Amino acid sequence: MIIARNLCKTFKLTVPKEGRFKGIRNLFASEYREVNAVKDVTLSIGSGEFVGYIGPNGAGKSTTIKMLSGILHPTSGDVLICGASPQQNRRQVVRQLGVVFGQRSQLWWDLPVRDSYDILASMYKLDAPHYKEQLATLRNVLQLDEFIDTPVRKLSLGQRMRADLAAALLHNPAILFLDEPTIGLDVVAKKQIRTYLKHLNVEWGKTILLTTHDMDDIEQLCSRVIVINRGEAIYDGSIENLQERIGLPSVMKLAFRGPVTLPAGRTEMLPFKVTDVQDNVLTIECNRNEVTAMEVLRNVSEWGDLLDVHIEEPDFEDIIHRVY
Ligand SMILES: Nc1ncnc2c1ncn2[C@@H]1O[C@H](COP(=O)(O)OP(=O)(O)OP(=O)(O)O)[C@@H](O)[C@H]1O
Repeated sequence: MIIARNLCKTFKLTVPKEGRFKGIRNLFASEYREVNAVKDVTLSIGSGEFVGYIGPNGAGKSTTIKMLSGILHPTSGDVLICGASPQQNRRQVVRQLGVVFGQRSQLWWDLPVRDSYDILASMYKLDAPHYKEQLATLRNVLQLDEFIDTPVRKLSLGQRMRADLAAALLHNPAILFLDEPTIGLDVVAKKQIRTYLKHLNVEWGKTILLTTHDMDDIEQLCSRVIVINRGEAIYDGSIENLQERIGLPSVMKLAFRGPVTLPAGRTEMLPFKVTDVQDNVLTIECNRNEVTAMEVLRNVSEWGDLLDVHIEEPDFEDIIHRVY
């Protein structure tokens, strides 16, 4: 459904001139610096997938989305959306695509939300009954009624994001590109947006490519994640697989009723690492692919009167920090 082959984007930036008349001399600048924003990205996303596209600031996520949606032309490589190039068959592709940029609204700032939708509907040449039906569904699913007659500039960020999502869905596209749709939202609004996105994917079968810096978005929504760093796709697969490949240790805290006596000179032989002993609490690190919790408990129960066990698994955010 979404195919990108050897996608590259290089931006050419003029190197600013210093000294007298630099403003005028910059107009005729002949020195350039190149920024390789996206380097040889190849990906293929099937119908109904919900894919997270993540990476640190400046990694090339937005640039990729802009090329996939036809806003930018790749320097080299090509894109196919439902079999058509967004650069060459823009009209055809736009019908299949809904795009939301969390940092910028596609709605008219001073107009009531409903008026923006009317304009978009006429831009997409939607016929009246279809538009009416789709808007009624979106009003219901995204709970638009509380602000549909309010000018966009007066909406809260959470309401604005819902309004933008509805705008992207008016023409009922099969694919959604969402660039940071939860940016700046509080926990309640984030949860709400995630619920809507899940609904759009599971109930409506939308294919979704999501960029975000919020790893909870990814963990809760995406079955697959693509990691991009310095313009290059460095991982494409499931979250679980990524977790296994990075192999961050789990931390176990074991509380004893009295003092803990470590076996003298034998701790190096153990299948886990003792990192701390304090106030009858022993902290160990272990790789859960290599040793089970039961094996750990069997070993440490010989070292004192074991009272309680607490296991901290590495969270997705830790894993992603390690990847970056
Ligand atoms: N129009 C442009 N002109 C010049 N350089 C650009 C342009 N757009 C992006 N870049 C550069 O390309 C690189 C990738 O930027 P991009 O916006 O795609 O990153 P991103 O992964 O979306 O980052 P963020 O998470 O901060 O939004 C950056 O170095 C950025 O400065």
